[in-house]
Order: sequence, then structure tokens, then C-alpha cells
Amino acid sequence: MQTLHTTSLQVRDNQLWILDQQALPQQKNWLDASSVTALVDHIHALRVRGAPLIGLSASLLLALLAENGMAKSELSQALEVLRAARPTAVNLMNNLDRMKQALAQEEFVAALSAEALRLVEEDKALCDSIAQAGSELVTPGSRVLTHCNTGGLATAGVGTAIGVITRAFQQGKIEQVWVDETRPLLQGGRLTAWELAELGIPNRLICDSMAAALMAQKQVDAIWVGADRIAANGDVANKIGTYSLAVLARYHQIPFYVAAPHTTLDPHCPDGSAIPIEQRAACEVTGVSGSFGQLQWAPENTQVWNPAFDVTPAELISGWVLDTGVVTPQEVAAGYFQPR
Ligand SMILES: CSC[C@H]1O[C@H](OP(=O)(O)O)[C@H](O)[C@@H]1O
Repeated sequence: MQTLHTTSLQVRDNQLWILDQQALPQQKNWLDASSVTALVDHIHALRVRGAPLIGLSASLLLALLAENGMAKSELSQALEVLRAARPTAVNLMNNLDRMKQALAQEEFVAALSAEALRLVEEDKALCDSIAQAGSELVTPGSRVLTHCNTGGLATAGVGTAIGVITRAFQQGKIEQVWVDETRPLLQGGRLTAWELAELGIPNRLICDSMAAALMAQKQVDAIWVGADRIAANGDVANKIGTYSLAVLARYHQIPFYVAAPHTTLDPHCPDGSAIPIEQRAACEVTGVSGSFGQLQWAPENTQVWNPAFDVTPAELISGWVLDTGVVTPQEVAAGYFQPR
């Protein structure tokens, strides 16, 4: 396979390398992800993360394994193991369902490589389309708040919500970005703060618990978040903490937008209650980890509830910004996301 390089993925010398997103921003470590075991471990540990990127990394690995001689039956097993690596972000399943069709072809090695590269190029284009469509909703002088990380680290392109924010900034319409640190894994404080600094976009980091006071002081003009799965009724699964932002936004009458590619849609999922929510380890809540190692502060054996995502009901969402354009609440209520 040709050499490929995105912000957090590389294919070189017929191997897959990933940028360890748990070590950022202090360390930029590229790790080998050239086996199913290695990539699944990186995905579980969120060294590879972000709904689109998870699907792309799994697709690229499958193509590389085929090129390196893995038999069709083993590839089929590998696909199923990769497909189960994380349960909530549907991009993984959608991408691998397309790879499954390629695997069924006679010339499956070439078909898998072509499809994996096509998915990567498509995602770059989807990000650009989302960025353009979303930026048209941003009013000049906007102070926007975002949650978790939805930039180039989480996609093959400019990102989803951060892609919108970047395009609006380039259009001179962003005064500042409020960045939710996004406990427990600090995707905002570590990754979004780093990406926005690299992009030269003015930003200020807040603890998640500060967002309400900021809105009460009328310091937020709009909220932009990503998505891991969009159900047929428009409900959205996204990083834990998104739902509370949506409730606050409704109370303070602040527009709340979801930005995502169509690969995040799941028309077979009737509503948010049917979206599987990943439960994660207690140590992520009883402490914190990063390039510095592990720091634990809660008492030994403290019981924890640690869902990686929550569900925002469609009724709290002002608009769904897809690569195909902005979808309004009226269109969603009329069945826009229903199976066709
Ligand atoms: C464009 S990334 C979408 C989505 O993925 C993130 O979750 P995680 O960091 O656990 O992979 C977050 O929910 C983003 O909004």
C-alpha cells in the first residue's frame, strides 16, 4: 500500500503506525499498530480514538494484513474482532461493512486496499464539506464552546466540530473557543487545546463544571460537538458530558450543533436508547493518566460509574451539520434520518 499520512495515522513500509493520543501533547510517540491485537489494544486504550479515525485505522489494517498475505478466512475473523473493538462509534461498523464487501471479491487484496484508501480520502472530503456547511451557521464575533476532541486527530481531515470552528476562524468569525477539558480522559484539555494552539485559534480551557456559569454570564454564543452515533430519530451519542451541555444550552437559549459525517448515521438504530454505551475502567475516574503515568486520588476500591458516552435527545439539538449540509429539527421530525 502507498505511503499515507494523516495527523494521527501513518502507513509506511507496509505497516500501520498510530500517534499515541494518550501521550499527547507532552509526547509525540508513533506506535506500531500492524497487528489486530496491537490495534485493538490501542483502540481500547484510546491511543487511537475518535469515531471516524477508529473506523479508518481498522480498515487500513485489514488492507495491510491482506497485502502481507493473510488468508481470506483469517481476514474475515480479523474483521469481526476489529468491528467489536469499541461498541458506540458506528463509523467503525459502517467502514468495516464496506470492507467486508471488498473482502468478498475475487481480487480481495486489491479491493481491500482500494476501499481502505477510498474511505480515507472520503473522510477528508466529508470533513471539508462539514466545515463549509457548519461555518455558514457561525456569526461574526462568535465565542463557541466545544467538548472532547473532534479535530484532525480524530479524523483523516480537518475534523468535524473543530473543522467547522477552524473554517469559521479562517473566515474571521471566531472570537474565541471555550474548551471543555472533558473528564475523565481529558480529550479537550490535552488534545483540543493542543490542536487549537497549533492552528493559532484563540482558546481558553475550562473544567466541565464551569460551562454552566459561562453560559449564565452570556459568554457562549454557540456550542459545537461531534458525534459517535446518530439514531434514526436524531438522538446523538457523544462523549459523556455532551447531554448536560445540551440541557444547559436549551435553558440559556444557546444554539447547540452536532457536526458529523454521514458515516456516523445509524438508521437501523431507532433512538438513543438503542445505542450501546461503552462502560470504562474505574481507574479513569479515581485518578488520571497521561504521558506522566498514573495518578490515583480516590480511596482504594472506590466504586465508580464511567460511561464513555451519553445520549442527547434530538429535541435539544438546534441542527445536525453533515457533509450533505445542515439538517433542521423539522427535517429530523419528518424522518430525515429514518431508513430509506
Ligand atoms: C470526530 S470524533 C467524534 C467523537 O469521538 C470522541 O470519543 P472518543 O474520544 O472516546 O473516541 C468524542 O465523543 C467525539 O465527539
